[in-house]
Amino acid sequence: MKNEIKVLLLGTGESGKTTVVKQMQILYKDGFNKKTQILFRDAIRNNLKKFIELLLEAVDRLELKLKKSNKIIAETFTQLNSSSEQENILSKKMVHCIVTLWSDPALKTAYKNRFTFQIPDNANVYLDNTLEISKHGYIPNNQDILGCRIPTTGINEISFHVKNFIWTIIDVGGQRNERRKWIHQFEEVLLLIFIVAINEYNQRLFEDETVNRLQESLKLFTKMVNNEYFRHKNCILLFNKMDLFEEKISKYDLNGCFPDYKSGLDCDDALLFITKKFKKPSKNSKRKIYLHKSCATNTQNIKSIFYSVKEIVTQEFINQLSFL
Ligand SMILES: Nc1nc2c(ncn2[C@@H]2O[C@H](COP(=O)(O)OP(=O)(O)OP(=O)(O)O)[C@@H](O)[C@H]2O)c(=O)[nH]1
Ligand SMILES: [Mg+2]
Repeated sequence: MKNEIKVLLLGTGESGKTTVVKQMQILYKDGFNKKTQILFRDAIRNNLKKFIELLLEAVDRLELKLKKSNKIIAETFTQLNSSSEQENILSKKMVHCIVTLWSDPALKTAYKNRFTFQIPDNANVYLDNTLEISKHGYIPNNQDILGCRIPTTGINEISFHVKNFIWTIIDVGGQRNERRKWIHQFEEVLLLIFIVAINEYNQRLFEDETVNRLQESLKLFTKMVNNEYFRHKNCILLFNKMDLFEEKISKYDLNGCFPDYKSGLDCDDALLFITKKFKKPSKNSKRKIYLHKSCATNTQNIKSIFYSVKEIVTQEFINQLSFL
């Protein structure tokens, strides 16, 4: 008997799939080795420059005004950023530019309006810690790594033992051009976990800025949940980025994404509405869709969700065997 349980993570780009896999690495393997830490350290440092570049572009687009004294700093930043400054190393001059620009009210206003352009939601956490990150001996901790985004291309797998089972979790790239690779993974999957970043209801797709992110996610879920490979299988639906959703929902109306939503800035009503939208597309009324709300960057939260997923899946595995 082969005791392998295959789980496939699906969802649009930036929904949190790889973050869940990183949590598995922390919870069920031995965390991140030195090589991985260095890879993320470099990504985090490069991201700092990228974030300032994106914010300066947004300042221009939104017609915001930098402080007079910071105009020259912005020019220096742009020069350094486009020059042959060694990648992955932040020079003193560069750090000064990043820290000064990030404290400029125009960049802060641009960041508040980040739903109008493409920048990760947690860019502020890294920008606030520029001095620490630029230090010679800086090694990112688990939380730094969980928060750092590197879009997935291709397919990644992680396998680990829990009791008598080998779990293999398959992580795919969620952006549109990655999705044609998904089909090769569908066979032998016992469980589909579909991840939705529900805070993205007022954001546009990275790949196509005319498309609302949550609408895209709902469309993709509808397609996957009725796919011939999965339509008879139970499925876990993760409403992820709950922390960001709770923060946002009191300020931005869900009505902008779903015009038939009329309950205003209420977290519970909005959540219930989104839940109904996602429960509706499944054409098989017998199969179960288990819904969990998650914050994938929170290790304890993912640990407890995985605990209940384990119960469901192990039972399904046993049921399947009894049919053999
Ligand atoms: N605040 C917060 N950030 C999250 C949460 N889940 C994921 N993130 C962040 O969201 C970003 C995107 O997460 P990823 O795990 O890379 O998303 P993905 O689904 O693998 O994206 P692709 O590889 O492009 O398909 C990362 O910076 C994560 O740290 C969450 O629940 N809360
Ligand atoms: Mg990924």
